[in-house]
Amino acid sequence: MKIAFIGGGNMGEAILGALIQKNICPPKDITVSEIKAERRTFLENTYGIKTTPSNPEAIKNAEVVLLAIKPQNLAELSAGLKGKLAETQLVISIIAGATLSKLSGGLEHKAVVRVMPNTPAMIGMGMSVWTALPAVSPAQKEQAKSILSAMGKEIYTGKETMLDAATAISGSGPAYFFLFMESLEKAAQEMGFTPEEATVLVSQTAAGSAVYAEKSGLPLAQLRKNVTSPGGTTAEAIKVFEQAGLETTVIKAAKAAFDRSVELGKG
Ligand SMILES: NC(=O)C1=CN([C@@H]2O[C@H](COP(=O)(O)OP(=O)(O)OC[C@H]3O[C@@H](n4cnc5c(N)ncnc54)[C@H](O)[C@@H]3O)[C@@H](O)[C@H]2O)C=CC1
Ligand SMILES: O=C(O)[C@@H]1CCC=N1
Repeated sequence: MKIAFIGGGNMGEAILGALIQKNICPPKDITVSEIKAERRTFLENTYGIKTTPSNPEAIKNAEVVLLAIKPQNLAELSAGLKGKLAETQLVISIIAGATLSKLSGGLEHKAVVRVMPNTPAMIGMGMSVWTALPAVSPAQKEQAKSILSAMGKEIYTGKETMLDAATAISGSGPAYFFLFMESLEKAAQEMGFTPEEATVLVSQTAAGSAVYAEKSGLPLAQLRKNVTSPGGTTAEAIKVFEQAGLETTVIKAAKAAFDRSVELGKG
């Protein structure tokens, strides 16, 4: 599969790294268009791929064109690529808030897939939710699925509004967990652990809890109850979280992210 990346930043690098590592695509079939010269040099030296500063150059001969630039650069990118894509080329966009209609209209192209990935894709533990325009063929959907599977798990949805929901849960979600972990690290340090020790304690507890939750197959509430001895320490902490309205706050925060995603989609 010949693939062109437009934008070789954090996410672009995570995806191309996963494609190479999982043998979905050899480095020789990957071209990255990137405006920053130092990023081009870095990507060439690290992954052995081709790079170019020109978007029209990058998409030549590509079966898949993956858009991994920031939302504010989309108008400029669309203007440069408008009408230049062949009907058979599949466009996959990971740009937050860029709707199928905005992408399709801006590029004058019908075969478009829209994805909301997340940053754990950097280590093959990503979560992607995606949707496609009707012009995307079953074979192209398989291509999209194989690219996204290289980064972790993927879920297809026929409803584009679910992309806003996915943005609020899995797209932004890693930041919520990091925020919670930062707070727990601060608590650990206040209790006398060194910063290094606090990081190990919190990271191992977070990773262990996530993997245990998945592997045990038990409901989260049951797993929580198993830790919470009656009259014990956990119960005291959970009482404080409940009094502070943790659940309401988390739902409110996710809804704020959802609303912002909808708003970005209209802009
Ligand atoms: N970071 C995250 O958690 C997530 C990000 N996204 C989306 O992924 C996209 C990329 O995000 P990052 O990789 O974090 O951004 P980034 O800023 O690291 O990478 C974007 C790259 O595109 C390059 N670029 C800008 N304009 C260009 C153009 N016209 N032609 C070629 N290259 C150009 C920039 O020099 C930069 O290296 C964004 O649209 C974001 O909404 C989606 C899900 C999660
Ligand atoms: O914060 C953002 O807008 C992007 C979308 C999901 C994660 N980062």
